[in-house]
This record gives sequence, C-alpha cells and structure tokens, in this order.
Amino acid sequence: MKEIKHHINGQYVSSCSSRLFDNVNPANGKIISKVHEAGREEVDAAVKAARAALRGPWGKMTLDERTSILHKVADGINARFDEFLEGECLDTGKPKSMASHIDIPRGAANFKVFADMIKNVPTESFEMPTPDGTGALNYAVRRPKGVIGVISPWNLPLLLMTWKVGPALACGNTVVVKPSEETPTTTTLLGEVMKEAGVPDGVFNVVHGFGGDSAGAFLTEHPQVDGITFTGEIGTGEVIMKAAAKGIRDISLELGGKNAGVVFADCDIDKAIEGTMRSAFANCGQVCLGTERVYVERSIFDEFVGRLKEAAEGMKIGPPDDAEADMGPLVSLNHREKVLSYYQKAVDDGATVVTGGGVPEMPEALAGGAWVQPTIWTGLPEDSAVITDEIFGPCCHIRPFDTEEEAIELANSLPYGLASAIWSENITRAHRVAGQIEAGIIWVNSWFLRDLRTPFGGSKQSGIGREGGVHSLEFYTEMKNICVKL
Ligand SMILES: NC(=O)C1=CN([C@@H]2O[C@H](COP(=O)(O)OP(=O)(O)OC[C@H]3O[C@@H](n4cnc5c(N)ncnc54)[C@H](O)[C@@H]3O)[C@@H](O)[C@H]2O)C=CC1
Ligand SMILES: O=C(O)/C=C/C=C(\O)C(=O)O
Repeated sequence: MKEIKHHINGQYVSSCSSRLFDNVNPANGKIISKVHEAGREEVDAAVKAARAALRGPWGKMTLDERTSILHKVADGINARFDEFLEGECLDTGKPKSMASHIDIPRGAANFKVFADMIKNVPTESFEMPTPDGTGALNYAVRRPKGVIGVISPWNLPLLLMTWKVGPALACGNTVVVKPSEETPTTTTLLGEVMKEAGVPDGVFNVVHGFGGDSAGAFLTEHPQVDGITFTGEIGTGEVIMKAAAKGIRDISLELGGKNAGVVFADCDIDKAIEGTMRSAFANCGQVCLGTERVYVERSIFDEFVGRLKEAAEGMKIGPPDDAEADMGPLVSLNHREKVLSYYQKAVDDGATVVTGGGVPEMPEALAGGAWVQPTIWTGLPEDSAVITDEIFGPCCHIRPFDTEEEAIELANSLPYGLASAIWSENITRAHRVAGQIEAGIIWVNSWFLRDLRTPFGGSKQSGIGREGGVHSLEFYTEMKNICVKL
C-alpha cells in the first residue's frame, strides 16, 4: 500500500509515532493510501526548517530568480499534469473532465499569476516638507511576513492550497502546509515539483494530519508561525483565530457561506438555468461560492423550478474516469451523513422535494462510495436550518419573491456574505442590486467567472481579508515605510 509522508526540509519523512491514517477513495470506499500523521515533533521540525530557509538561499535571491523558479513550479505541475489529475480525482472522486479544466490548470496558474504580480506592483512614496526647509522622502518597501501556516480544505485541494502558497512564495515567505486529511495526495506531490524546480529545501513543507489536537492545531498554535491562512468552515475559522491571538499573529480567513442566487423575470432564462445548475451542483455542491438559496421572481417561478428540475435530472452521476459524468460523489461517507441529515431535515420541515432527496443507485463496484442525489426543494420557511446552514452538498432551495426590495432583503438575511449571483438583462437593475447585496463577490449573469487579479473573499462571517491580485500581497508582506530626511 502506498504511503504518504510529510515533506520537511526537502525530504519525505515518516512520523516518529508511526501513526498512519487511511486515505479513502470516495467513489468506491476503498483505501488508496496510508498517510503519516504528524505530531508536535514533525510540525516543529517543519516550522524550524521554514524559519531557517528564510535566512538561506531563498531569502538572498533576487526577485527575478525567485519568480523564475515559481514559473518553473507552474511548468512542473503542467509537465506532471496526469499525475496531479489522477491524485486529485482519487482523493475527491470528482470527474476528471472537471479537474482537468479547473483544479489542475488553476494549480499551475496560481504560481504564474503571483510571480508576475509581485514584479509589477508599485509601492507608494510621499515627499514632505520639514521646518528646516530641506524636506523628507518617505517610501514604502514590501518584506516577506516570514513563516506562513497554510491550512487548506478538501473541496478544491490543489487549487485552494496553491492559491495561498503561490502568493506566499512570490512574496518571499516560506510555508508549512497542512492539507486536509481527506485529500493529502497532490500537496505531497507538489513537494517533488518544488524540488525539481529549484525551490530550496525548507521553503515548502507539508505535514499531514487532522485539525484539533493534531497537525492543524499544532501548526496554528506554533509560536514561530508568523501568519496563518485558512479556507474552510466558519467554526474552524473561529478556533484558528483564537490560536492566532496568542503572539498576535496575522490571519487570512476564507470561510463558508449560504450564498443566494437572485433570478429576475427579465433574465435570459437559459443562461440563468445553466448558471444556477453549475452553482448548485458543480463539484457535487462542494464549492464555498455555490448557490444553496435561489430566489426567483414569482412570474417565472414555476417555469424556473420545472426547468431546473429537468436539468438536474438530466445530470449523469459517475466516477472520475467516466467522461460523460457531470457529478462525482461527496468527499466522504462522513460528509454524506451530514448532507443526508439536511435532506431529512428538509422533509421534516415541510419541504416539497422537487427532485432527489436521497442516494442514487450505483453499480456494485461503486456501492461503497459517497454518492448522493442532486436535490431541489421548495416551500421551506426561511428559518429552517436547511436555509440557514451551509450544507455543502448538491442541493438548493427555491423560493419566489415579488419585489426587488424583498429579493435583496432575503439575500441579505443571513450572517454570511461570501458570494451571490444575480440574473437579469436589465443592467441598471443588476448594478443596483449588486451594490446592495452584502457579499464579497457578486456575479451578474454568470457564476465562478474568475479573474485572479480581483479581490476574493467574504464579508460578515464569511471571512477576514481578501485574496487575489494585489490583495494577497497585503497579507503575505509587511509594508515598511522608510522616511529619509533630506
Ligand atoms: N471551502 C470551504 O469553504 C469549505 C467549507 N467546508 C465546510 O466545513 C464543513 C466541515 O468540513 P471539514 O472538513 O470538517 O472542514 P474544516 O474547516 O474542519 O477543515 C478544513 C481544514 O481545517 C483543518 N482543521 C480542522 N480543525 C482545525 C483546527 N482546530 N486547527 C487547525 N486546523 C483545523 C482540517 O484538518 C482541514 O485541513 C463542510 O461540511 C463545509 O460546510 C469544508 C471544506 C471547505
Ligand atoms: O479561487 C477560486 O477560484 C475558487 C475558490 C473556491 C473556494 O474558495 C471554495 O470553494 O472554498
């Protein structure tokens, strides 16, 4: 059986404790590999290696040298595209057709974009008068923050981990990454690519394990970690925030939400159906930007519900290698339990189940997988937990509205504010509504259309800080002002 080890100071190392956990293929329930679980000792070794590497060749490189290595990392991911694809799809069960268009290319792009960004972003300078008339010149420089702890989730493992590691390294930091216990493979493979690309030992370290009382907590509590970046559940974000308070360490949190889609009667309904389909069911609904609440103007409500039902029922559910598959399994049987508990809750709370609501029949070879049906409900009260909690499964609730004001009020009714999608051909209305919806990311007549230079993150309880473009640099660097008396 394949073993997945930590990557510390440029070497693959086992855990001292010899504690291993199973990495399970969610498409069939079979064990893919055994993963070494880090204790405090391995996490400490990784953090110390990262700290030492700040003062080694990495810290002395010119910007050109550093960024050209990051381009080689991107090229290295592309050169081993099929290995990354295989690893990602085995860990998550997602269709290869999806991962080959989104996950792996974005994994590579995340290095190139930030390598180019850091070379081109200016800093500020201010001339000032002084009483003696000679004046002074202020100018700002960026310096790496230091050792960055990266805690990444399982839904888009390579994409979201590199979304943090790319800018962290571009800015000259070193990292210790704790990938999700569900998806350890591609982060580990990246260690090889880093080495081949010429990233000095200790710059990119990987430790495996769980969250609380395991590698995740040991990393976030480590006093020599200078900043922590996390994507995942809100409750975990709160725990990490507390850990970061000790020693006043900086945090960047991209947390979940319960995103609203708002569909006006003047939309292009074909586009609205296609976009809502993707936003509710892509990646088996396991995207933090996904739409789980859909509000549709009453005059097109019945048509919209009927067409979304038809489209959902037309989706093919299948394993990664099935080129026709639109949707894979959930990430684990554990997660399926959570999702199914909401399917039950919806029925208990009086929902009309428009489609789905259970587990699909799968061929025997896949029967142990975490399969679940795409599900649509109507008729739930807005205070049902199905409407207020992030389910993170392939499901959405659709409710009619009568006025623009009502739609905005419904969209803003929860304490989360990550993303929203507005569907309307009246562009004045779309701008007006976009300006009033409380979310960090608003799409008009689209969903998951990503320009990596734009600010990305959530308002309210959906996060702290913004990633993307120059905004990532704000977290991964310390700005220093130098004031020179002339
Ligand atoms: N991208 C997103 O917004 C994601 C949201 N979620 C949400 O979270 C729910 C639960 O999924 P989980 O995998 O349990 O998410 P999670 O937030 O607990 O896990 C994400 C990462 O945090 C780590 N972690 C957990 N507890 C930690 C702690 N105390 N200290 C440091 N690291 C810790 C985990 O090991 C993993 O690497 C999902 O059902 C979904 O609603 C989950 C994954 C991604
Ligand atoms: O950076 C992106 O394009 C995608 C981000 C998606 C998430 O953050 C998520 O699903 O957690």
